[in-house]
Amino acid sequence: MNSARSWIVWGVGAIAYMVAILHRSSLGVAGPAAAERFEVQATLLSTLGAVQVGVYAAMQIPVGVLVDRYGPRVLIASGAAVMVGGQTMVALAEELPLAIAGRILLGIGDAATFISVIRLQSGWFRGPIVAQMSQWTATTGQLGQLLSVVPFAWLLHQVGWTLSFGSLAIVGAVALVLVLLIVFDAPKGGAPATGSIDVPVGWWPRLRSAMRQPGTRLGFWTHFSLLGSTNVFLLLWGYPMLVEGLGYERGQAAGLMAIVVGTGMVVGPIVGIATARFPLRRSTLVLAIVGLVVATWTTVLVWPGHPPTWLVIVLVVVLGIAGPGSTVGFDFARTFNPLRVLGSANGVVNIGGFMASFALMPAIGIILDAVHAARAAGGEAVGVYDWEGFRIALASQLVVLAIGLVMIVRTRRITRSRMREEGIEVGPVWTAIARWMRRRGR
Ligand SMILES: NCCCC[C@H](N)C(=O)NCC(=O)O
Repeated sequence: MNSARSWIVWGVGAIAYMVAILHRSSLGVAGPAAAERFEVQATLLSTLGAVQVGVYAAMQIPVGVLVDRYGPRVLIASGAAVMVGGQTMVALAEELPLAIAGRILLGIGDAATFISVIRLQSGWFRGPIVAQMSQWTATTGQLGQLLSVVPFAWLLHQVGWTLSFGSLAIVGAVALVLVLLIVFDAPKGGAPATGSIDVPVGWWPRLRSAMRQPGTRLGFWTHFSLLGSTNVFLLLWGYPMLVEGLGYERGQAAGLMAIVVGTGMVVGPIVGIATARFPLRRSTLVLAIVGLVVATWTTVLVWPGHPPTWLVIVLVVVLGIAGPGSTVGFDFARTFNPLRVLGSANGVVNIGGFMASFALMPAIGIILDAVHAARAAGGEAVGVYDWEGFRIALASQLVVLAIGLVMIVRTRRITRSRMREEGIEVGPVWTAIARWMRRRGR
């Protein structure tokens, strides 16, 4: 446990996740190229992004249950193999249906990766470091996002669709080989935390036990509230919003998207340390970040005319902070569930953000097309990706954020009352701050 080998095994798992994110986010910078290649409008283009995210969300329960049954190695390797197939199909697709089929496979493979790597951590690490590992995994994975925003976007521009997406398939195959060679569920002689240990307990009781736990539901709503906006921005609508809605150069837009990722990579470890140090204040941190996202999007959307660049930078920084905020959801799952149902609990949490993204991605496309059609009918000569269209379409995120906020407050109340029954009283945050200051003053 916590040995050099633990770090190597985890590192390869994290690389597999990084490559999964590279596959996932490649479409985000290829939006205009996809629209041109498949000759589709905003609504259909959003289908291409949403399909993968929807499949990802739908696969979380089965994958969570399978991780508890077969362990992370099998799931990470199978996921990587399925993604190689999916990306090859996308690379070769001349028509939308084949590209959609490829994105479905990418969604299935991707779905198996993150929660398996999170589960892998508990096989190789013990002690306080475990509380921070999910943030380290998420942070490493974000490199995949950076790779898609900078080198992949460049490659796509240079060599075109087939060769650039084909290269991603080759990168995926390399990751698969690494996983097969290096990733194992736990050190020899370590506790068999998956598989045979709970054969007598079926998948349904395991899943039900995870879902009944209010801490799992708090994790779900945390993930739901904080991942949706960041995913929608990074995976599909951020690039067209910046380039076509606000008139930034492609390179500038890539830079702004890289700020989202870079911020997440800096803030992730800080959030990890904070949640490990103050576990009883995790939900307060989550609520503060949700408030920040709501306030920032509202300001951007009501700003008269185009929002100024400083405000766009604030937006991308806040979206970067929201990513690590969503990862706190897995820490709720970890601390409120026994190890034998952790895969299922993580699966439940991970549905949240992807369900929100799945709802928002097509909703934004549909609203953009509807606004454009209405304005064209009124005689205005504007493009689909005009800022005024985006202003209305992106406001749909506020509905999702409002639902998330209400549900976090509700599930936190239930979780805390359950903790009170177990003798753990969580007082208001200001009393804790006052106590902490008194102690420091002494
Ligand atoms: N772009 C922000 C990503 C943050 C990681 C996130 N908390 C998460 O849930 N990741 C799951 C995944 O599969 O990426």
